[in-house]
Amino acid sequence: MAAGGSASRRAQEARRQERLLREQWQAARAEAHRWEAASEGEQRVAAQLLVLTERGWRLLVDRRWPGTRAANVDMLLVGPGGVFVLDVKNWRATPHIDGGRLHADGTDRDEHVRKLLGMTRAAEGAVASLGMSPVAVRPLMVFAGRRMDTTVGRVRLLGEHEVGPALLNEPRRLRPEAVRALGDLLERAFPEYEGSSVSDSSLERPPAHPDPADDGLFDIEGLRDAALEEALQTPIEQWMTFLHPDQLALVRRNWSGPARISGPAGTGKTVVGLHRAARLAQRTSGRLLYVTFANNLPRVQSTFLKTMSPAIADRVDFRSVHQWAQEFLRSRGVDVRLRGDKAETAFSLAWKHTGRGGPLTEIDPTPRYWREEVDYVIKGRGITSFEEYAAVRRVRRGPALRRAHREAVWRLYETYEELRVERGVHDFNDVLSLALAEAGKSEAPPYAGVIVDEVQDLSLVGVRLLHTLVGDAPNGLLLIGDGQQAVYPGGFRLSDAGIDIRGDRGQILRVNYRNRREILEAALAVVADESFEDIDGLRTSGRREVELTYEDGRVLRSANSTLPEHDQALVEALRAHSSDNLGDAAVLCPSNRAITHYQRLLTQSGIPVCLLEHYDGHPIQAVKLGSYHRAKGLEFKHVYLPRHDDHLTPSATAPETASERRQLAHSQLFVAMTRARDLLWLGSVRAS
Ligand SMILES: Nc1ncnc2c1ncn2[C@@H]1O[C@H](COP(=O)(O)OP(=O)(O)OP(=O)(O)O)[C@@H](O)[C@H]1O
Repeated sequence: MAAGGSASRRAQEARRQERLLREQWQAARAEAHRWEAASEGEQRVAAQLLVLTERGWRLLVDRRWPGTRAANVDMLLVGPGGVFVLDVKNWRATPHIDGGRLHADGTDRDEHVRKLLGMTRAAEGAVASLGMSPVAVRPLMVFAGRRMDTTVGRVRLLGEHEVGPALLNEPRRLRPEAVRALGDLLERAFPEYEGSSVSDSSLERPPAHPDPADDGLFDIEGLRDAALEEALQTPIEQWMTFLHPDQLALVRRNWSGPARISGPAGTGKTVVGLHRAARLAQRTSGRLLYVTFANNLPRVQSTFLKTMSPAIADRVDFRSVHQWAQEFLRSRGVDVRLRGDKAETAFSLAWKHTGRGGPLTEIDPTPRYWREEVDYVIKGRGITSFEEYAAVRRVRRGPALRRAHREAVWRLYETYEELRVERGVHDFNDVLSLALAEAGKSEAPPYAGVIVDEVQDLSLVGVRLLHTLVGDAPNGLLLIGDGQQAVYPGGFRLSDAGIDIRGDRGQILRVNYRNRREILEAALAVVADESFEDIDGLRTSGRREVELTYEDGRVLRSANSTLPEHDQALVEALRAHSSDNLGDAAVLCPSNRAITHYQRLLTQSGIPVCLLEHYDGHPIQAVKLGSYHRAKGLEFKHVYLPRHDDHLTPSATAPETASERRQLAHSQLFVAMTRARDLLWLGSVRAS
């Protein structure tokens, strides 16, 4: 689409919006004049909100606060942007925030914030019966005669000029039927206040003859821009607002110590994690840490939280575990020299000196397998003595190792360590071990809570480190994950980390909200024969019981006899997308080499590409491209897996480790397949 065409359409739309808003504003001003008890400033605020009622919002004014004798709630507002509890202030003194508290005229006025939070809690309780997340109810304090936009805790403070545009600018969360249902519910829960000067019937019809002279004080431009943005918003983010009763219960629950949420792919574990983070941030004044293993996921999750709960988003640190550990070590003045390439060279040399040609090659001749043994079994678990290694149960590692083999691994490990230290570099495991040692020495940063997503990908040392930050404090540590989606070798049990998840602190979600039936069936078929051990030590069958939300879906299999034919089929399938929905597609690959290949192919074919490592969760009209590992935790409407079966048959040179490798490759493919919501394209090349 040509840029000029879109600019002129936008200008036309802007003019249309402006005309419409002017009419609506004049009607609203005339209407607000009828609120005799309200001051001029309050009337202006009311008029702004009345404009919203012309745009699908429902306004309830001067309501009784349930559970109190005489207290009232100024306004409740329900619309496409969510549910808001409003307190309108007409203060002579300028409000300001000092030390995290509301002040005006040199006095502490924080009791007004507390009162508004109390009303908000009452509204949260009321809407929970419709499955609405508590974090989707938001408190607003609006100041007549002021210009401001700030926050104090979870309360947003807006001036009278800012309130209309701010609300119109909210991302769409509620469909009209939800607005209606919530409005009706709140109307019943917060009955009309006796003695109110405003009756609801007066809010429904604009007067016949608005006074055109009244629009002088109104920021029509601000509202118009917000209305335009509203029209360009992404589709309704349903999960940011409504939760399944099982999810809602987990968001609201109080746990007396560490807790864990598990469940198959797509069952809303991350959704619960994000809602819980927002809720904890609302209820405490401390910071929260939300950690994953992958580097790109924190960026995406942070974007989601900002959209969902902007007022508290800056109190949640989204980090990958290694990123966090490095920042922490730097803040403590510990020198970290993470050099993956040099560590890799040290390992290659160690293999050359002590591995190659030795007893380990009988089991697997590839150094990669033994690098994984050192990384995931020895260093990942923080093992520092041979006795410990000799006795360790090698979770999810295939062949049993006799003592002679373990001794050979240990020699390899020691040689690697010597060469690494000689070079003065650290590997990824060292970063976590250093951070764990440092966190144990002195007080770690004070977090009110730590949420770990995709916990099955972390090492034992990583989990110990995060546990150290909050210990067994109530609502302190929440581990979210699914052992079936483990994409790295090895593993551990929570008991190895000294974490005890008792009784109701271990919860399972079972309703899949993401994948359409055909897609999930195809994905489950890949892992059906592979039972897996989860971090609680329990073994579960590969074909799990899952309740589905969406039927149908499409799985397209494209079998080709040559690679060029296969690639052509992929390009054609992607070209069938219109430029508007290209951003819904992702091409996922099992290796970096394949990513380079497909990046070149798509670019040469004129298809815009966004690498997953640059994706931050904001909509972008380009096909996402990245590895299966980087796609973890994400989802796309259309997923394309070129040459998806290339890696499923491990090479015949290492039969002893073949089954472990096959299982890992299956888990990785399963993760990639379950990223698809509506369409899954499976490409393969089979020479006939
Ligand atoms: N309450 C809900 N209402 C509507 N959609 C939902 C709800 N909860 C989750 N979803 C949808 O399901 C998708 C999957 O949720 P989420 O990513 O939290 O699952 P998950 O269990 O963490 O998945 P995985 O383990 O596969 O990464 C969400 O992105 C959203 O599209």
